[in-house]
Amino acid sequence: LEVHAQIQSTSKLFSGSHVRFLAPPNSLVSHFDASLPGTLPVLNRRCVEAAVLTGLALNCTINRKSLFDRKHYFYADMPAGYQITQQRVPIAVNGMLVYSHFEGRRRNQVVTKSVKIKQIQLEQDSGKSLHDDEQSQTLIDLNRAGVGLMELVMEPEMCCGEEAAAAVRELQLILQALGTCQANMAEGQLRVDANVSVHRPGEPLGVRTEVKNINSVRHLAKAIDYEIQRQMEVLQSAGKVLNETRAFDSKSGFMPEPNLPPLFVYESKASVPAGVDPAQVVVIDRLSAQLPELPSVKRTRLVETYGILQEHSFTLVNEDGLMDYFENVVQTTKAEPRKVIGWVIKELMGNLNSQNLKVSQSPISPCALAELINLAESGHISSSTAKQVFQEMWKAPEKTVGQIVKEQDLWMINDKEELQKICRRIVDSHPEEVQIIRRGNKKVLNKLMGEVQRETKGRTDPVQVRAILEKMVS
Ligand SMILES: Nc1ncnc2c1ncn2[C@@H]1O[C@H](COP(=O)(O)OP(=O)(O)OP(=O)(O)O)[C@@H](O)[C@H]1O
Ligand SMILES: [Mg+2]
Ligand SMILES: [Mg+2]
Repeated sequence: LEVHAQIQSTSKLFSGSHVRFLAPPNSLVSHFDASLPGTLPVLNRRCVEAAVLTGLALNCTINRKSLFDRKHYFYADMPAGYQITQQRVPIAVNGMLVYSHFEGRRRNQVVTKSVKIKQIQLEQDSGKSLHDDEQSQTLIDLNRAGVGLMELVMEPEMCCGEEAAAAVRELQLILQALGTCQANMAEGQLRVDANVSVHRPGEPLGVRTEVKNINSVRHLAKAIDYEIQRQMEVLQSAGKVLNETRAFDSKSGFMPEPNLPPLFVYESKASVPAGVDPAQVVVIDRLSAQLPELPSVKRTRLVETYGILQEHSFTLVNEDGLMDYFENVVQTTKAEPRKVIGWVIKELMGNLNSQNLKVSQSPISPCALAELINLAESGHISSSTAKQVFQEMWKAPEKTVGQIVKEQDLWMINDKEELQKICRRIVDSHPEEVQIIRRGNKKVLNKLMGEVQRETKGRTDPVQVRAILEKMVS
């Protein structure tokens, strides 16, 4: 994969123009972005820092000295006729992305893999061509021209669409955790090109084709699998796969960028040369200290701290805000984290998904859920009642748990005498069943228990009820 990640920065890579999604066309264009003669690039330190942070998080070697090149091609959305990029010596090299996907019949077996990252290079984004079919003309919006990109180039090591999708999903989470890219594929902040080839075991890689402009992780997986299938069919019918990257030979289209000096980054404050202000340069030490908790570390911590299943740790980290929600409930309730996770994954996510809501839009707050779980844990309401109350809370978030339980008379019947009375009534009205049980068929006891549950609307503790019934029929 080649991944173009738009750097989250308020200004562009080589100019002071602002970066904003959905601004009016050509409202964020400096003279440099439009390539007016005599304008020069000035490197944005924030973009360099973003690339270094990303490189560190992906276990790359950060090159202390990197260089910029011009890649020449001619297209209306690239007014200079070349893109400034890093071809020969990029800012970061030799990294690794660790990702996981699910296998098995129930898709709950976590398989962890990794893919090497050949390099991360800084480069400029191009403008956008907008085709106006009505007037049959093409209009150019240069707002995006010059926005900083990190191009991540992976080694050809993945072998199916699902792996590629999982790797990109993990990369998205990492970039978002770092704050170096918002990584929304639908908005074009993360653009993935897939290079696909097929070969027989033991033989060298086949000729690759490049699938560009894929705008979602799901489409990526589909496009790759489709292309694998297509190439196999071509080869099996004795055809040849053509290299279909139609851009002209990129290798010959480069020259060093004469207007930018080599880019230096420094190991620590002490290694910054005399006369250079450390605040004005990129210092790796300082950035390492800023690295946030990465998704894989978060997942391990969740599994170790709370004893939850690994697959659940993935859900908690994948859904924006869900981990905080879960930890919040755990801290407010007396219940075991393993109990809480069930509520969060099944009830909360189930309801959110069916209504297409985000975690932040949940009508039930972590506090309210904790209260509900506490009532169930302390035996004030039964667990089946608790699920019912959850749905009521969802519909009427203005009511407290206590109000709902009271209004609908859902408190657990814990009074021994009352329970005895109810059981007695059921036993007396089911003489045939009692006979069968007495003859040794204990299974029929479940029917009586069901009757008690029905009569009390699930407000009894099955263990207690069973004990009472067993005594009565014995
Ligand atoms: N035979 C192959 N089969 C599949 N993938 C390949 C093969 N050879 C190279 N690749 C992958 O293709 C990608 C090539 O990207 P790279 O940026 O190096 O060059 P490019 O595609 O020629 O240039 P551009 O950046 O202009 O698209 C890398 O991710 C590399 O791992
Ligand atoms: Mg490339
Ligand atoms: Mg390419």
